[in-house]
This record gives sequence, C-alpha cells and structure tokens, in this order.
Amino acid sequence: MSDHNEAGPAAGPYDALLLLSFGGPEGPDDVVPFLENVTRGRGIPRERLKEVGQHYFLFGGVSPINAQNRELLDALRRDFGEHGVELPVYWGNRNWAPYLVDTLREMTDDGHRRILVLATSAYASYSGCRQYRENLAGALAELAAEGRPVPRVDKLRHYFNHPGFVEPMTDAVLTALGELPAEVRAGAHLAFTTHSIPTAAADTSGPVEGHGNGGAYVAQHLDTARVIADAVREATGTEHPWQLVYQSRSGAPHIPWLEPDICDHLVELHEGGAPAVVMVPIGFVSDHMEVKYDLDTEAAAKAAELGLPVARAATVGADPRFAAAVRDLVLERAAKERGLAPRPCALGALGPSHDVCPAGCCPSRSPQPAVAGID
Ligand SMILES: CC1=C(CCC(=O)O)c2cc3nc(cc4[nH]c(cc5[nH]c(cc1n2)c(C)c5CCC(=O)O)c(CCC(=O)O)c4C)C(CCC(=O)O)=C3C
Ligand SMILES: [Fe+2]
Repeated sequence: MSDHNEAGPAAGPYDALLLLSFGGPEGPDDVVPFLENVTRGRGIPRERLKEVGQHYFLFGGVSPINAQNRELLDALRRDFGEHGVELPVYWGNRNWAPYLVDTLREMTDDGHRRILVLATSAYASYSGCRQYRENLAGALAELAAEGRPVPRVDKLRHYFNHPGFVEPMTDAVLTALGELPAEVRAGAHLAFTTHSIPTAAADTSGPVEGHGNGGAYVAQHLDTARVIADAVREATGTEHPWQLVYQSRSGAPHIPWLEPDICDHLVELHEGGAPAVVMVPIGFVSDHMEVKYDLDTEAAAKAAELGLPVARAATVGADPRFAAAVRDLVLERAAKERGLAPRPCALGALGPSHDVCPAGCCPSRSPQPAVAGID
C-alpha cells in the first residue's frame, strides 16, 4: 500500500488502538435503555422512538452492530499480528456496553498513555466525528475525576476515500449486480445511500472553508460514490446511472433533513422506467439496524410493491482489506507523529482528509469540550 512502514511497522508513539463505535442492544430488555442513551437531550419525538424501538424488536431486540464490531476487532488483531504491528486493540461504544469510559479506564490501568482512535464512521459530520470527540473528552474527564492518569487521545483521519474502504464496496456492487435478473442487470441504477442528517448539520460539516451546500458530509459521499461508479463501469463496461440518496431520517418533520429518501427515490426511478436498482449503503461501515431495517426491510418492501427488482450491496464490515487499511492509517499517523512525512493513501478528488480537526469543524449545537481537534 503506502511507503511509510519502510523502517518496520512501528506504531510508536502510540501504545494502543481504540475501536470506538455506536453500540447497540443485544436483546429485547436492552432496547429501551439503549434508545434512552442515544437520544438523551437530543429532542427526538416520542413517536419516532416507538417506531425505531419496533425495528429492533422485529429482530429480537438485537442490533447487528456489536457482532460486526467483534468481527472487526478480530480482523484488526489478526492483521496486526500477521504484519508485526505490536499494538493492542480495545473496543468501546458511545451508547452501549462495552461503554467507552469503562474501556478507557481499562486502557489507562493497563498503562496506555498515547491512544489512537478508529471511529466506525468514515465521514465528517457532527454525529460521525465531533460527537465521538466530545464523548472521548467526557470519558477522559471522568478518569481525571477518579484520580487516574489521563492518556493523550488522537483520532484517525476520515477514511471514506481509502482504497481499503472503497474497493470492498466496489466488489460488493458487482456482486449485487450479479444477483439481479440477467435481463435487467445492464440497465440497473445505483442508489448510494447514507444516513440523512439535518441540512444545517450537513452544511456545517467539515472544515469552515467548505461549509455550505451540504459541506464535507455531502462532498465526501459524492466523492466515494463517484469512485465506486467509475470502478464499476471499468469492470462491467456498462455505464450505470447513479445518485446519492438518504435514509433513516429522524427528528421533527418541520426541520429540513437531507433528501431524497431511498423509498421516494425508488418510486421516482420506477416511474422513470428504471428496470432495476442496486442499493449501496456507503454511509455505513458495517451492517447496522439502518441497513437491516431501513434498506433490507422497508425499502425492499417498497420495491416489491412497485415490482422493481432490487439488490443490496454488502457493507465493508470486517473485510481483510479494511483491516489492512486501518493498519495503513495507523502506521501513517504514527510516522507523522514521529516527525516523518509519509505519503497518505487516498482515491477520488478530495485527497486525504485532515488528521486534527480544525477549529469550527462539524460544530455542536451546544458546544462541549472535545479531544483530537483544535476546539
Ligand atoms: C450520521 C449518522 C450516523 C453514521 C455515523 C456513525 O456511525 O456514527 C449514525 C449512525 C447510527 N445511528 C444509530 C442509531 C440511532 N441513531 C439515531 C438518531 C440519529 N442518528 C443521526 C445520525 C447518524 N447516525 C442523527 C442526526 C440522529 C438524530 C438524533 C441526533 O441528532 O443524535 C437514533 C434515535 C432514533 C432515531 O431517531 O432514529 C438511533 C437509535 C446506530 C446504531 C444502529 C444499530 O443499532 O445497528 C448507528 C451506527
Ligand atoms: Fe444515528
């Protein structure tokens, strides 16, 4: 991949990696307390919460996200082990056990003082970046209050355009195309999907100079989608029309969120004569409830009602190429921290993202302390 491990796979100055994720319920009794954790102070209408609770109950109260993170943890440990990267990997979540603060306490008690964080969100946004940075600051403040040493915590750059993230998704699109009936395959449209967020949050996502027009959130997703669409055309020799669309909207109806929704998009494509659609959840690192319910259940039912053949591309999950990408990102950042100038690996037009969030990046509605950034 890149050239920054010439002098051996040194991860120093880092002494541990933290896989930081959202967390999800593991049984019916977990669902309501989990939703309370997620929505504390966030003004989600009660009706929406009841509805989302039902999505979880439909799957026995079990979100797929924790199993996916356990697999990723195994894949990272295997990859690091096979490549001589001596960096222990821990796992903590924002909203469910193992809780971030408990994991950081364990890491501190194990003697780790320079911690690098991999968040399971590949793009810039308040929900996908600064909120994790705030949660880290909050957890560190708890450790300090307990009289523990407070480790220094850095966060890996956004990896939406890293080849180890993009290439498994390209393969997944090709596989999904292959699942469509042969007679509609060549005409299939690609619907790249991601989590809708309030347009105000999208417009202020990423560094200040890129604010407006959906900000870094939309720009990064468009960059990833374009790279995948181009690679699919190279592989198939067919130009599949594509669009970035959204899913999993929540919040109050009068607040504008990114649109169109995937279900409305399927109706529009069907009315426009599209013979088939591949849904590509580029906004999700692994199978979350948003993928299992909002795409595989709700959008699939809409497509069936329309008589529109659809297939859903797999998420990256614990693909070994993604684990290798994480190793590459870790070694790149470690080399930079040691004063070297590694060549960062990135596809697309935007180039590698910043390592340290600049001031004003993905601002919060109610400013709180955050780590791994200027403010
Ligand atoms: C951008 C983004 C990501 C991707 C980046 C990342 O991965 O971090 C993401 C991930 C996730 N979101 C998840 C679950 C939920 N998100 C909610 C609510 C919200 N998400 C938002 C945005 C995002 N969310 C926003 C702006 C809200 C409104 C409230 C607020 O401003 O905070 C709610 C409340 C109910 C509802 O309203 O839907 C739930 C239950 C799960 C777990 C799924 C599982 O169990 O498999 C995951 C991975
Ligand atoms: Fe969410």
